[in-house]
Amino acid sequence: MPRHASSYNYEDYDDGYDDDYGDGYDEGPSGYEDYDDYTPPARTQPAAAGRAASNKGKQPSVMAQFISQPQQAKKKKKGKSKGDIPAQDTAKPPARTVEAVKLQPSTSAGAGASTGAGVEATAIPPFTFDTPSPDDQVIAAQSGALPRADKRSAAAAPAFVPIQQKMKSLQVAAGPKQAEAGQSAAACPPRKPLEQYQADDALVALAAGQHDKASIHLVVVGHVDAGKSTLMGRLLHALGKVDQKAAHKNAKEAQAVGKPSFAWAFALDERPEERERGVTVDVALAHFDTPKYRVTLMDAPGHRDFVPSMITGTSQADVAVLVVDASVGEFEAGFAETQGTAGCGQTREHAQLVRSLGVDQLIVAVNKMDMVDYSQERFEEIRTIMAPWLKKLGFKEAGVQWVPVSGQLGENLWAAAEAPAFSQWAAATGLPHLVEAIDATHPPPRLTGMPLRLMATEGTKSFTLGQAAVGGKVVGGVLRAGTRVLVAPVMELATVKVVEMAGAAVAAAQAGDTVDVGLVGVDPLHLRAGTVLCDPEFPVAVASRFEVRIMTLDLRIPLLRGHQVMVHLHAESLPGRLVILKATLNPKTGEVLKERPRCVAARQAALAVVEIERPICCERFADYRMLGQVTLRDAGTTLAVGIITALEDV
Ligand SMILES: Nc1nc2c(ncn2[C@@H]2O[C@H](COP(=O)(O)OP(=O)(O)OP(=O)(O)O)[C@@H](O)[C@H]2O)c(=O)[nH]1
Repeated sequence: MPRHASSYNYEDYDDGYDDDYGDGYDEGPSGYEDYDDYTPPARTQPAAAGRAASNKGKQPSVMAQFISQPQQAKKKKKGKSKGDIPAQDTAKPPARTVEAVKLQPSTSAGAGASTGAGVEATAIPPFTFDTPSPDDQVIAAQSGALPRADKRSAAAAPAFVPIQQKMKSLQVAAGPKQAEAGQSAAACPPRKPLEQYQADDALVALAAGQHDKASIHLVVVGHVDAGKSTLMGRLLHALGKVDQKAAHKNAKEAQAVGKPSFAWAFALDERPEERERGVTVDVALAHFDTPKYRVTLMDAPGHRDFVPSMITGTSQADVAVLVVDASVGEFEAGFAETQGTAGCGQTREHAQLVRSLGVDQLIVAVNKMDMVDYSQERFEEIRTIMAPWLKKLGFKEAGVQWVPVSGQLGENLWAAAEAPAFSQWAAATGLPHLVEAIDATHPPPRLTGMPLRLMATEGTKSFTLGQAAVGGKVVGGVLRAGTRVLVAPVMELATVKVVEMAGAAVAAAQAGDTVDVGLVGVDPLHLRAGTVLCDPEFPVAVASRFEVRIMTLDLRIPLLRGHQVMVHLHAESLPGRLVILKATLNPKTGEVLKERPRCVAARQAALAVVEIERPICCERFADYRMLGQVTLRDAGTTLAVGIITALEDV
């Protein structure tokens, strides 16, 4: 339901939290009311959210997370084939208009060794990274980046200039030509209250008319080697998004690096280091159609070192597919509360993060059913273990679907299971196949009636987009060629030259769409992951201090005032610290338990003020969900998740 700020009723917002965040995390049967019983993830190892860029026709950029690239499928396939080497395949449902988009990340990742269970192998060798990861480097740099919270260093802390002050002194160009020429004409307007915004109904209708189907954003998460990329690579091929030639090329390359079982995964894992190691390093993006939806797929990395990338992908998602490995020992490893000194399995951590980032629709894909002879008992065992635990995390029973599959063999993905041992019971239980499960989800309300917010995940360029362009998700409002936008946080005015979806120009785009936007009048160097394009009269907030309502996870040591953390907020990750602990709260009611506490313990709710090293684009969660979710991490461990409740220097 598109909402205007003035009519926005946050308590009605079905983000899965039964009530306003201010009243605590869930109070219904699906909420966090059992939070005390919940055993959240323990510490994980230092993280690396490395990204490297390589993409045809697009410019790699250091901060970019995603680079989308259209790839036209050549022809429809006939006949269904299963196995390691892709053969003639019939998509069921039938192949549709095809444009697969591959997304490649843009800064290079930490080194690591390959791992993975092949089709034949059941044991997954431990993953070892033997060089410092990018996160390690960030963490190392972070120690010197911000002063400690004692009085001496606080006095020495660099003063942040409020962005409003900067904006007042900013002169921005009145038009693209003037801007190109570096001439400035008008002062940046003040931030008007969102309630005053009047949507352009004609433009909203035009943007809505661009779609023959509703769009949905799907993130695929789960423990390392659970089979996420294989599952999605197999599905994309079946749906005609990966053509036969590309599939054969992937099979050959997988053979060449000694990992034939990764042939399907190579459809999404395109970077050389991902292929060498058999491990997804960053989020891969693709598009496909189901009978009901136009799906934007984000394949997230499973390895604990890449959780920040997973967070970036999940922060844009409407629905999550949690892939668990049914193999004996592997499910247990992914679901483990502790894995030696390495923290919990990523089945746990990912499910917790998905829920905490506001995604309340989950498809649990119990994968590698072929490894357990398609045993119904094994499937039910996993469901029995996980269902109550997911409920404690806050997933409502109706919001969780269960799908037994074999990604490698294409069983129960786009058509009912065919293997005799599988089809016997799968049909009787009435469980959906994966595509049916996707179609049974519901797109969340889109903020088309709100002022424009386009959350960029990359700065890019191409022949059609021009030199200055961004790729990202529209999280509020509508835009089209000719729309004047303010580029934040640099606060430069620009004009939209072209809007593309999946590589094709469109007349307009709306909240919920993933787009590439070519701009005129802005320095391409100012376009990067974390940039937000917004309505010049109703600009996005830009702040370096905000009040957050947090819920801590499983902490080894309590969070203290001054605690240094990595702050993850949409596509931004940067060092910050907890400058004030305002209160600990009752997680169910939001009632203040203690004002100005000295620390916040594990699994506690609290109100805190977070300060980051430079101002970034952000919003209150109540206004724009995707620009108001915060994850606090330290040394590769997620410490707390939260939402922005107030912006201090706006
Ligand atoms: N037998 C069998 N093997 C599978 C299946 N799905 C995936 N695999 C194998 O599991 C291994 C890991 O697969 P990936 O798709 O790379 O796993 P992933 O979850 O994407 O891995 P990360 O993204 O690195 O966490 C590969 O050897 C796959 O062939 C399946 O359904 N059956």
